[in-house]
Amino acid sequence: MATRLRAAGAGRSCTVIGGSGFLGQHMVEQLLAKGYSVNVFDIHKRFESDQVTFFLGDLCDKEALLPALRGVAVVFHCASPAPASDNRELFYRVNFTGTKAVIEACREAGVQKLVLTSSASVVFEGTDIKNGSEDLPYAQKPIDYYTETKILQEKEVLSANDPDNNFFTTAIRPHGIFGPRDPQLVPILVQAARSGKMKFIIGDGKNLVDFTYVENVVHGHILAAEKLHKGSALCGKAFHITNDEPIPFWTFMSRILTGLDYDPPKYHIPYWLAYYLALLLSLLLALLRPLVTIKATFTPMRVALAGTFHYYSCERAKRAMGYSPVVSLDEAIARTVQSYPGLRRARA
Ligand SMILES: NC(=O)C1=CN([C@@H]2O[C@H](COP(=O)(O)OP(=O)(O)OC[C@H]3O[C@@H](n4cnc5c(N)ncnc54)[C@H](O)[C@@H]3O)[C@@H](O)[C@H]2O)C=CC1
Ligand SMILES: CC(C)CCC[C@@H](C)[C@H]1CC[C@H]2C3=C(CC[C@]12C)[C@@]1(C)CCC(=O)[C@@H](C)[C@@H]1CC3
Repeated sequence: MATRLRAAGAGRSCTVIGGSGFLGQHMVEQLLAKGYSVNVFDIHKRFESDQVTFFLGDLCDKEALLPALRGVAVVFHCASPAPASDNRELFYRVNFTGTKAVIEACREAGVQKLVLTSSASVVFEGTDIKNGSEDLPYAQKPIDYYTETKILQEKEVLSANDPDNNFFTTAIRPHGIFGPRDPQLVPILVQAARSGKMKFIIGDGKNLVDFTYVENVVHGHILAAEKLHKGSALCGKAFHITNDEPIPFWTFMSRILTGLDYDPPKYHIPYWLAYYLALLLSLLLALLRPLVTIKATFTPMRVALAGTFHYYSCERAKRAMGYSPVVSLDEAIARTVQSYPGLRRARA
């Protein structure tokens, strides 16, 4: 590994924590393409590559992290339990306690830069956000455990910024990441369509939302790593990274569905009715949990995301790091639909 690190040059050596995941794999691919030497630290190994050094372990274990961080200049921390896990203890352990271990391990290993994948949802409380800036306060009442712990995680990382000791941190807040190999947006949407649950548009269908193509998210992270240094505007700050093309939620869903030969939803259900039905269902499933575990398609969080405006300004990222999306929304949707032949509706 030391040879590879030297070959890439000290400044272009990195470790991607969560590198086996959807965003992580795209991050690894683009970092390699840019000449970085790349380590991956993850609790799972989900791909093979002779260009990457894998370290398998739990990020909550600082001692397990250290070998993967020694000698690298940049750490990208994009690990998290899946939002659908809905496991408060797991979210707290990995996203809060685990992130403190990541920070300690970075400091001990002499890592200079830590780029966290946070989430635009850290300011979302289920009510409309239109062109929200990073100055919005953290959600006082996060809608779910995932968001609750993403807030704690981001606060820990940004407050760890310590330029006097050459340790610089920043957080990237994407929203609605989609693209090839996404495990949670397109597959869940298609599953809902296949089970006949995608006949209704929640609300009037005019609510604008940010969906961000995965390659744009990676681009934002790498830009952040390259612009993060002593005295830069990124130190200790969070940045929205989006496609900069907010789109009606149900227009996006319909374009993915029709792109895969499924019928788009066409009837409307009032937002408040859908939300309270989802809330009632979530309470019922919580009562049944000791007996049976049932995953709801329409959770309160998903209904809130489907029925409200929530799009964010990425002006701060444009100014501080010269960010602009590298793949347009139209091109991104086309590439995504093309990448899922197995999810296409079987023709009769
Ligand atoms: N998917 C989305 O729409 C959005 C995702 N994000 C954030 O982006 C990041 C990546 O998300 P995805 O790629 O969608 O998730 P993912 O579930 O595909 O990948 C997460 C990776 O983290 C790893 N991981 C989880 N717990 C771990 C532990 N204890 N130790 C080591 N590795 C562990 C998993 O094995 C997985 O490979 C997450 O931090 C998520 O909060 C932010 C905004 C939107
Ligand atoms: C109503 C339908 C059943 C919705 C089907 C698609 C949903 C599964 C996705 C639509 C918006 C997505 C989204 C996320 C997860 C998958 C969706 C709900 C996140 C909650 C993932 C983690 C984050 O950090 C948030 C910013 C994402 C918001 C959008």
